[in-house]
Amino acid sequence: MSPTSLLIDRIGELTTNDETLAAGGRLRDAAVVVEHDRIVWVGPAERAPATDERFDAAGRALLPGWVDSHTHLVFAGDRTAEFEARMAGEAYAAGGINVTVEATRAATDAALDANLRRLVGEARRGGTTTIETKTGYGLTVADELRAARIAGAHADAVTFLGAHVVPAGSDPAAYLDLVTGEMLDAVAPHVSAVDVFCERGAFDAAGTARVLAAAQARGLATRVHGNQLGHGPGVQLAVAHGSLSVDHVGFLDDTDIAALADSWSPRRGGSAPRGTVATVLPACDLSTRMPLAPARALLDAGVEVAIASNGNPGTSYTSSMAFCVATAVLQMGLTVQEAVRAATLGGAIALAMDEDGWTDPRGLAQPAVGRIRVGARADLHLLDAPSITHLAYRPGMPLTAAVWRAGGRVA
Ligand SMILES: N=CN[C@@H](CCC(=O)O)C(=O)O
Ligand SMILES: [Zn+2]
Repeated sequence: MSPTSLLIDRIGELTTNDETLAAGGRLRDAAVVVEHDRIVWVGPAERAPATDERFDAAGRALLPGWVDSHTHLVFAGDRTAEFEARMAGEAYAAGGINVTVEATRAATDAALDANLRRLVGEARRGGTTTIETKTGYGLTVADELRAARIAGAHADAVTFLGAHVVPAGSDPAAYLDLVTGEMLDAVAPHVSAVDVFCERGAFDAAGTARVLAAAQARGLATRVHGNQLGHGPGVQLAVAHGSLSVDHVGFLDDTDIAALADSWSPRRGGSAPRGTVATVLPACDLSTRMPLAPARALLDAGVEVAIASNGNPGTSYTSSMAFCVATAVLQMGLTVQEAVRAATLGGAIALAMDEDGWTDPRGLAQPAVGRIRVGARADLHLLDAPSITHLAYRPGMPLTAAVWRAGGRVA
C-alpha cells in the first residue's frame, strides 16, 4: 500500500527558514507535501505532485511550528498573589521559587501529569510543535526524578534544573554536592541537558561552574539562566563552557555581547564546536517588569538568538509564542521575519536535537525541526492571516488556524 500523502496547497506565503529554497526563505503561492511524519516536497503550488489528500490553505500563511526551547511546566499551585504584589511595585526575587517547590512536592504524580498535559495542550493549540521543559520545582532526589519522568511523557526535551535555588532549610554547600552528585546521577538517564540559575539569590559563579562541569562529565548538554535580574557572570560562564544556550540575557555589557558573538564567529578560539544561543524571554521580561533583553543588539552582533515563552507560574505564566513574537517585534526592535526565525529555527538550534530526539551536547546535530524543507519533521503552523506580519500587526489576536505535528493534525 502506498503511504498516505497530504498536499497543503494555495499557501499565500510560506516561511521556510531555508535560504536555499528562496531568498529570505519565503515563497509565495506555494505548496508542501507531507508523507507520514516528514516533509517530502516544497515548491510552487502549480508544480505540486499528486497526493492522496489535499488541504486548501486558501491564500493563508504557513510557517514552521513554534519551537519553545525554555519552559518550566512541571509544577503545582499558582503565584497570583506574588504577581499582584509585583504589579503593585514589589520586585521579583528568586526566593519565590520556593513557594512553587512546596506546592509541587505536595502534589500527586497524577496532578502534576494532568497540569503538564493541560499546559502542553494549550501550547500546541497556539502553534507550538516542539517544547522543552525543565525540572526545578522538586529539589530533592526523589522529587527531581519524578519531575523528569513526568516531563518526559509530554515534552520533546527535558532539562534538569536541580540548581534552580537552594531549597528552603538546606545548607548551600551540601545542596550543591547533592545536585552535582547523587541528584544528577539519578536524573541523568531521563534528561538531555542540565541548566543552572546563575543569579543573586540562586547560584554564584563558582557554583554555576561546578554544575556545568558535573553535567559535562556525564556527557550532558548544558544551559544557563543568566543575567536575568542584574549583570552577572552567567553569560561568560555559558560561553566558556560551550553551553548550548544562555537564557534571559537581560543585563548585558559589551563584553557579554562580544563573547556571545565570538562564539559564533568562524575565527573563534577555544574548544567548543559551535556558539551559545542567546535565548530571550519577552513575556518574562514584561511579567517581571524588567528591561527587555537587547535582542536587536545581539542579532546585529551576529549572535544566534532564540525566543521562548519561559512558561512557569512565577515569572511568565504563558505558553503563547505568538505573544512573545509580537513583543519581540513591537518592543525589542526585531523584524517579523527575525522574530519568527528566532521562535522556530532559533529554538531548534538552542535545543540541538537530531531527528531521533537526541541532543548533541556539542550542539552539532542538524535540527529536524524549525524549518520547512524536504526531510524535516512535518511541524506546520497555518495562520488565519495572509502573512506572518499579522503576528505583530494584529497582536493578541487568535491567528492559529491549524497545526500539524509530525504530520498529524493537532489543532
Ligand atoms: N529564573 C529562574 N527561573 C524561572 C522562574 C521560576 C519561578 O519564579 O518560579 C525563570 O526562568 O524566570
Ligand atoms: Zn526559566
